[in-house]
Amino acid sequence: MDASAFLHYLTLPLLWEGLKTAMIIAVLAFAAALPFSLGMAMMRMSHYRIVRLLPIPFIWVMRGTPILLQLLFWYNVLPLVGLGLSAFWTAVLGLMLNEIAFMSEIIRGGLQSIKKTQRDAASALGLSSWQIMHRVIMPQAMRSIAPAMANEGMVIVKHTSLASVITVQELTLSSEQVVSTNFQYVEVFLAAGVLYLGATTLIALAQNYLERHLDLERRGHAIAIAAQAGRERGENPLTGETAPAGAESGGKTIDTEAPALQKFLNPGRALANKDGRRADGPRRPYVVINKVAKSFHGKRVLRDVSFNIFPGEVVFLIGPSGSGKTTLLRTINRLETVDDGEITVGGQFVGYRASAGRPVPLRDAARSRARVGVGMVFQHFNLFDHLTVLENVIEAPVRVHGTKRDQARAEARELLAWAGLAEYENHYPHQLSGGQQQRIAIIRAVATRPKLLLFDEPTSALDPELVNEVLDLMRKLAESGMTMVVVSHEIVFARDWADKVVFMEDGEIVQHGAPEEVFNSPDNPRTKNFVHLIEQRSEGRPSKTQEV
Ligand SMILES: Nc1ncnc2c1ncn2[C@@H]1O[C@H](COP(=O)(O)OP(=O)(O)OP(=O)(O)O)[C@@H](O)[C@H]1O
Repeated sequence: MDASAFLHYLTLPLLWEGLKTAMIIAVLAFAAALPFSLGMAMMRMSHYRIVRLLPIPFIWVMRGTPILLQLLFWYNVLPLVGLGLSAFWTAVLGLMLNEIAFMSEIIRGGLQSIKKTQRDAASALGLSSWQIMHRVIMPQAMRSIAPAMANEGMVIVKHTSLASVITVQELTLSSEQVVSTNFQYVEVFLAAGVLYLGATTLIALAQNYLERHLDLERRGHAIAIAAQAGRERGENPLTGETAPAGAESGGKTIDTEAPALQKFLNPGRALANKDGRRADGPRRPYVVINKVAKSFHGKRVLRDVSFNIFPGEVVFLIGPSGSGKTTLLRTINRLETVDDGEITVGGQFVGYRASAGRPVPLRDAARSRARVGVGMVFQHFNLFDHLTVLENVIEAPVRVHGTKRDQARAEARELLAWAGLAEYENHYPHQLSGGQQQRIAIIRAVATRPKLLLFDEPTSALDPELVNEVLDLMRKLAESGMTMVVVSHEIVFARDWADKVVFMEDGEIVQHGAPEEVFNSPDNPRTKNFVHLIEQRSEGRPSKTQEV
């Protein structure tokens, strides 16, 4: 090989012009394909079957036929239907259509890889469908979408070489023209190859940067190092601030009963006073569950369930696995719809509108959920993995309730300090223990100032030694007067703090009443057996007389 000829062709303006054309085609085709790919991915995930099926023939044909053939097809057919595009624009169109088919499937796969529980948590916080997509699902899906999309970027650059068959003056055609005059195949094609390699290497570097940016492990590691340095200096190294007054390190719970906390923690008490719970006169229920029925795929899961919850009450739902406790809880904030019956919270439907007094489901229940003030805590915490603790806590106050970011951050810090979690505000969920994650999930729900808090087995995913720190926080909420519905078998906690225990079996309420009634003298043999079982399992849990 002639090295000086190679260097000559490597700097030949004709080849660089060809590369420039190739890159412009690639960038235009990629950028134009992106929004269509996103739209097609959404269609493929639609609730409506017809919408889901509609893009399939297009994807099938585009993925199943050679791109060369497609370019020739568009180049020859478009003029026949009156769309006489230039060769350049035909190449952009052809590559774009081909990429939409591949990229839409990549995006769909990425979006579907995000667990439904993330959507549930966001929805329970009151985020709208659009906010859930762009604040929760998309940023997390990007971690798997970004590398595959970078690959597609490289593929599209290489595919521009096929545009030479429709006479686009890009790099491959330019090299062929040079070769046809001097026959220096090796030097010319090697120079063209190096130019292509340079372009795709730039994309690989961009991919590398993006992946590093999206790598939570790496970000978490940086935070851990900074936090350690800060601890040594006795300050919060990321914000540069000293720890909030009264906050202790080591994650211990702090009893800072600052007046500012009362706005979060005594809604039940306020409701109770308003509704006369502690005053003389009749009590008015805050949550009314009336003849609720629910089936999944023809199987009855809830049958004619009715009971009331009064302001400031703590209600425990217990019962064997599959008895419908979680489903009932999820119908209260309309994460599940009911088939029959109705539920009101504070006299309002949640996720339904009243039509002639009857509830009609709203398409987007989020606003209604936020307006009525129903918060929820999940078994598996469901913190947003891509957000720090502080970002998790302020997400709903800022996005749903319109709180100014600075105010939301200040309030979140107060709550975190109250729960003894101040030093973790910049950590990511994966850097925390299960108990810490669950306490943050509780704080995240409390930050929206809920009037009713739902807990779905909040301690059952935790190691035994982490259960108490979560129960301790729940105890404080119960003491503050928060109205709470708790699905849990923490029987010691229930004995001490529940106002009412509801025992469910096979979708029905078998027995309900004060904890001592249900636990001490269960009149139903099934309740008796069940209580006996969970009592055995709960041995060793502390009671309220024991400090946690
Ligand atoms: N989305 C769903 N689709 C189909 N079936 C469901 C769905 N959700 C719950 N079920 C079924 O409904 C029944 C009640 O489930 P649910 O989770 O409410 O019970 P549970 O009492 O909370 O049980 P566990 O204590 O095991 O969580 C179960 O048979 C379950 O398989």
